[in-house]
Amino acid sequence: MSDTIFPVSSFAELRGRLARLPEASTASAAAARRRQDDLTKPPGSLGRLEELAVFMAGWQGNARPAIGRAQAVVFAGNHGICAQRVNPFPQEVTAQMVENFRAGGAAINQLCRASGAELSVVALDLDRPTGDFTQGPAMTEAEVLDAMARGAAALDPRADILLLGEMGIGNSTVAAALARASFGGDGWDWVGPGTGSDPDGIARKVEAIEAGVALHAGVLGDPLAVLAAFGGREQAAICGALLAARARRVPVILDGFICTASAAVLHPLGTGVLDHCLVGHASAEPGHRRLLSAIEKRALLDLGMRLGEGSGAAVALGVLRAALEAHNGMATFAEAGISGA
Ligand SMILES: O=C(O)c1ccc[n+]([C@@H]2O[C@H](COP(=O)([O-])O)[C@@H](O)[C@H]2O)c1
Ligand SMILES: Cc1cc2nc[nH]c2cc1C
Repeated sequence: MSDTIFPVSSFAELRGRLARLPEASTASAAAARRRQDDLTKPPGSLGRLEELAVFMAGWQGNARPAIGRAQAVVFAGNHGICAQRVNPFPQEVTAQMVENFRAGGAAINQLCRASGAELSVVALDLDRPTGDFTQGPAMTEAEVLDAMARGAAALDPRADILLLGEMGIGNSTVAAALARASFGGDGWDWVGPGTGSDPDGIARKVEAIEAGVALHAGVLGDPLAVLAAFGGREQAAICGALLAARARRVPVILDGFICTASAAVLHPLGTGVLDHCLVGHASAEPGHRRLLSAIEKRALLDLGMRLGEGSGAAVALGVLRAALEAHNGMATFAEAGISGA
């Protein structure tokens, strides 16, 4: 079992490392489950908060899990697919928003402060957009591995939980293409307004996705090659970061449609590679629900948000903290002298 996954020099080497990933402790999860059943409440009455405490216990290998340090990372990238006019906002907004994150003026800055997460921002070669996937592969194997390694390097080794987010004008089309290539259906199943595309803009997204799928038909079924064909650097970095977290048994909170689609590329590898990941919220981007069912995950929150940046993950962190406060702070029936059923 490897403690570190990156750097790797080829997809073949990465595939080998992904075949053996650390698992949650079933003993700690079982001990946390027993504690939940002893706490002064009808069994099961805290619903998913109970499941969250048990999940955290398993990954932390501790029946009394805690979140000391929460890290949020926003990865930013630019995309050649913008040449197909799939984005209402101009591409320079990606770099401008990175400046806004650094200055503390974005939604994610406020939501991280509210939930007690430390924010890092990683801008990935914004002046060098990836290739237009209707014309050729978006990235080479080396570019994917480089972005993954930069994602992995962003993980703070002291973090008890990692929240992932992204910023990249045009990446709602990239995410829809990744979902289409990974889980089938047609382009219409996965597209939506993103930052506000009108019906013509949405139709251009579908056209671009179907052209890409026709061009890259040979890679469907090969998750890492799908990431190279359609993905962006921030999508690859999200994969790298969540794998680095897995190597350290650090649980992850994914954000909305784009972040989930980035991670979901790895799901068909079939090795439980996303078992340590929660999904913070169900985005209003329509493809998110289909995507969640494809990867067999249920989002924690459903607030009609469709921002990205890790915003839904940051709000969900508050729910996770509440779950652990209840788990660790409540009295048992015996401690409180309360009669059982
Ligand atoms: O992740 C989501 O649920 C989500 C839904 C809609 C929009 N976004 C954000 O909007 C940007 C992509 O939208 P677009 O229209 O430029 O493709 C990108 O910066 C994402 O963070 C994100
Ligand atoms: C202003 C703006 C902020 C964003 N945050 C994430 N994606 C975004 C897209 C735009 C356009």
